[in-house]
Amino acid sequence: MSAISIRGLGKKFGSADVLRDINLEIREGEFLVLVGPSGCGKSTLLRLLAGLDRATSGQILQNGADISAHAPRERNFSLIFQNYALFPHLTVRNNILFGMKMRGEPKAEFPQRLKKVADLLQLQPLLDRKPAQLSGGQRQRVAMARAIVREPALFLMDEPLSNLDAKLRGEVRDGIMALHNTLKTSTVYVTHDQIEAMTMADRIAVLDGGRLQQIGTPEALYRQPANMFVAGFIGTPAMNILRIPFYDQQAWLVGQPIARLPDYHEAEVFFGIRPEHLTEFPGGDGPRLQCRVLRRELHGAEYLITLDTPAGQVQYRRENRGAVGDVGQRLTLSFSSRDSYLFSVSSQLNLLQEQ
Ligand SMILES: Nc1ncnc2c1ncn2[C@@H]1O[C@H](COP(=O)(O)OP(=O)(O)OP(=O)(O)O)[C@@H](O)[C@H]1O
Repeated sequence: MSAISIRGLGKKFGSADVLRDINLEIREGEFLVLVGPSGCGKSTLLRLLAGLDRATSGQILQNGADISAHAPRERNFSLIFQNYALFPHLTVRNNILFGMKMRGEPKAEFPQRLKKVADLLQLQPLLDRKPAQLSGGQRQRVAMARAIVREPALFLMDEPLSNLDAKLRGEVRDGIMALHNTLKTSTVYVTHDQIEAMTMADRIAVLDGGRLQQIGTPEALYRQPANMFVAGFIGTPAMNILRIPFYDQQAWLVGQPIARLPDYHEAEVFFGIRPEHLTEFPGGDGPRLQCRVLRRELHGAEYLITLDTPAGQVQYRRENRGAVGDVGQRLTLSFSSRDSYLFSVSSQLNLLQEQ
């Protein structure tokens, strides 16, 4: 069942196409993360969903009904922004109840609904404080409480963690996930941080240049990226991409055949391998790469090693155990052909994608 259906949605600002032909289903109860680089149109899509802006083309349906022309308050969606503006002169309690009072909801329900969200977000001890007497994380919890108390059909969150320091970000993120697991309210969560997307999402929608590039589970996007953009965007450190020759219907990495593609007709192809899929311990008869260490960075449990190869530079993720190659040292890396990717030079589409 689909809670919200986005059909052929487009948005222009003047002559600039900021969103083009977006088709997306937001399923009942799912946590959908919208991810993409700065300026790709994430916030614009969220604003269209919220009703703060009107689309130039296409429709938004809620349980089959067209809500494209509905004003924000007719939609019963709750928005949570990075700048959660709390009223400084009101207590936490009154900040949470403010919207319900404004909408003239039945007063008799206030205590019970307040108790429910305050328990859920552990705000009971803070209800009589003013926002200035709270930490950043506590303020964010109050903003969440205010959004939840109206029991919306959909949460729209625009980078709610981006103003918090690293430790707090982890805490609030865990809080949002715990809340989602309790409430199961459909959520669209916008971020430019692919790690946040990978750890939080039921499904991720990747946006670039105003177009939806791919939508799927984090695992599917990591394993089967539809194109080179998604391949480079999902996964840290990013997938290594090398431009290599293509002839005799085969891709060739330093003279070694990588894969046969009967229907590809270009002279070159992009070869992709993730840093974590390279190894110094050759097991089988997979392809090899002769490398020289250019740089190494210690990340605690592992090193990220940058290497020069005859086909270009690659990065390699190496466990911090035993002797690790020094700068200038030569290494032979190998990998399994199963872990390689090939992308068309002209369309950048994944040529090995399973159907
Ligand atoms: N009101 C507007 N008028 C004109 N152009 C706009 C307007 N709002 C957004 N844009 C442009 O639309 C594009 C998409 O903006 P949007 O804010 O949706 O991107 P974003 O993916 O959310 O970026 P970020 O991650 O930096 O917040 C940008 O190029 C932006 O300059």
